[in-house]
Amino acid sequence: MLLRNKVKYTFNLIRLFSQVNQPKMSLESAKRIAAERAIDNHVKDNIVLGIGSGSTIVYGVQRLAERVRNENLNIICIPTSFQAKHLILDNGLTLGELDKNPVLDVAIDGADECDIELNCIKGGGGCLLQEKIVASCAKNLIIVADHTKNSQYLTERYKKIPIEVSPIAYVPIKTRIESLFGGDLKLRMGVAKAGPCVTDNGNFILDWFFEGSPTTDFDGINREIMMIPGVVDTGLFIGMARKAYYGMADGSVLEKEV
Ligand SMILES: O=C(CO)[C@H](O)[C@H](O)COP(=O)(O)O
Repeated sequence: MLLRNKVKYTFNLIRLFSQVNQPKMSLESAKRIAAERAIDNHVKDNIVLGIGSGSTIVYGVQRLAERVRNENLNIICIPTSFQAKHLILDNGLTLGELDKNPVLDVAIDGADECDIELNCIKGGGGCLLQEKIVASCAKNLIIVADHTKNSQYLTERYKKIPIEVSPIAYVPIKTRIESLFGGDLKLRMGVAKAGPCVTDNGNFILDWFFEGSPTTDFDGINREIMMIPGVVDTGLFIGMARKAYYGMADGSVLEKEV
C-alpha cells in the first residue's frame, strides 16, 4: 500500500513537472499558425484574394508568397490598406484593384474580436473602411487571429468600437452617439505625429469606449450609427465572416465556421 502511494505520488509529480514545462505558444506564433492554415486551406490557383491589414495577416502574406513561388500560382491580391498594398509589393505578389477585380473569391483578414457567430470588431489598426469594402466584394471572408480574439459576444474583451468619420463631423457625431447610446467617444490620436490619426482615406477615427457593453443588438446599433451624417463606416462587421482560424496556446488551430 505504501509503495503504491509512493508510485502514485511520483507519477503525479512527473505529470505536474511536465505540465509546467510544456512550451506555451507565444501570441506571435499563434497568429502565424492561424494565418498559415487559412492560406493553405483557401488559396488555389487563379483566384482574386483580398489581403487584410494588421499583424496577423503579415504571416499569411509570407506563406502566400512562398506558395506562389513554389507552386507557380496565379493570384491577384487586392489590398485593404496602405500597409496591405506594400505587403503585397514587398513580397513580390501581384497587386490588383477593385476597379479591375470587383469580385473577390476570398478575403483573409485579422480581427480585434470575433463572437460565436463570427461577427467582428475591426479597425484597431485604423483600416476598417477599406477592409469592409474589400470584404463586401468577397464571396468568402476568412478571419485569422490568435486565441485572445475568440469571444462569446462582442465587447466581451475588446472594449471599444472604432468608427471612421469625416473630420468636419467628428464633434457632432461624438455628441450624438454619446447622447443616444452612452459611453465615451475619443478621437484617436496619431503615434509619433502631433494631432489626430488620419486614416488611409483622409478621415478620423472615433474610438467608442463604454462600461460593459453598449447593446446586445450590434446589427441594430450598427445600422443606426451608419445613418448619422458624417459616419463613413464602423468597425462592426456583422454577418460578414464565414470562417475563423484561431491559433491556440497549445499549438493547435481552432477552426470555426458559420
Ligand atoms: O482591423 C484591423 C485593422 O484595421 C486588423 O485586422 C485588426 O486590428 C487585427 O489586427 P492584428 O492582426 O494585428 O491583431
